[in-house]
Amino acid sequence: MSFSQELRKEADYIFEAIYQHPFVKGIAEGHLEKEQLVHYVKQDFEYLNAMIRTYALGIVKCSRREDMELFSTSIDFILNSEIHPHHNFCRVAGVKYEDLQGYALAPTARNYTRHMLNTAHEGSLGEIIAVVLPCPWVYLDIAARMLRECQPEDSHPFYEWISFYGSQTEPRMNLYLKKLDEIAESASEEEKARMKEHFIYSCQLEYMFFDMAYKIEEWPVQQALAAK
Ligand SMILES: Cc1ncc(CN)c(N)n1
Repeated sequence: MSFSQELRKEADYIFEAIYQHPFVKGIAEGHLEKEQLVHYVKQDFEYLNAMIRTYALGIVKCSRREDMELFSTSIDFILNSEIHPHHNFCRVAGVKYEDLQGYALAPTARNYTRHMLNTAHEGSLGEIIAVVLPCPWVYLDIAARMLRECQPEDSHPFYEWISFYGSQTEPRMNLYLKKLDEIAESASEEEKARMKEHFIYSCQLEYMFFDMAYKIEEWPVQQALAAK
């Protein structure tokens, strides 16, 4: 079994829990509250900004052009394609996308973005690939499963979200998997353990991110409004 297959197998219980999460079920069934969608998009917009920075730090650690290109196409994908699923959520919520940008991170989103950025600053190329992989892998996996199991019609409120992620072709992800396996072949046991740990944390944080949106998570202590 390849290193990437090993990681995926170890994280299978988290992938399954994510698919069963009520926010994800809400996407599949077409029922989510406006506030949940708004919170998700506000947080995800900032999360994807951090993702772009993480990919950029990945480029810094590459020595080969084709590896640089891989990170660069991921940045391009976020900037130019991944706005579509956000627009889908905004349309259903009846809000303007521009009004959901520039918000402070909620605890879970902050935790996830710091996890990625810390790894990108301190880790090796293999560790960076391991920390970013759950981001495309989880969405591709759950959306492809929704397409198979729910077969949504184009009248489904989240048809665009499901078909966007569910029909992503896998070549880019396969290139990341191939690169990770190549790195793992000559990596020390310690480095492989770090790669595994980053991957599992990111999978857990993918679950927590949906949970954050579902529960509209905020910082527990808020400043009291000044009395008039
Ligand atoms: C938190 C999160 N994880 C993954 C994805 C899909 N790239 C996303 N948009 N947001």
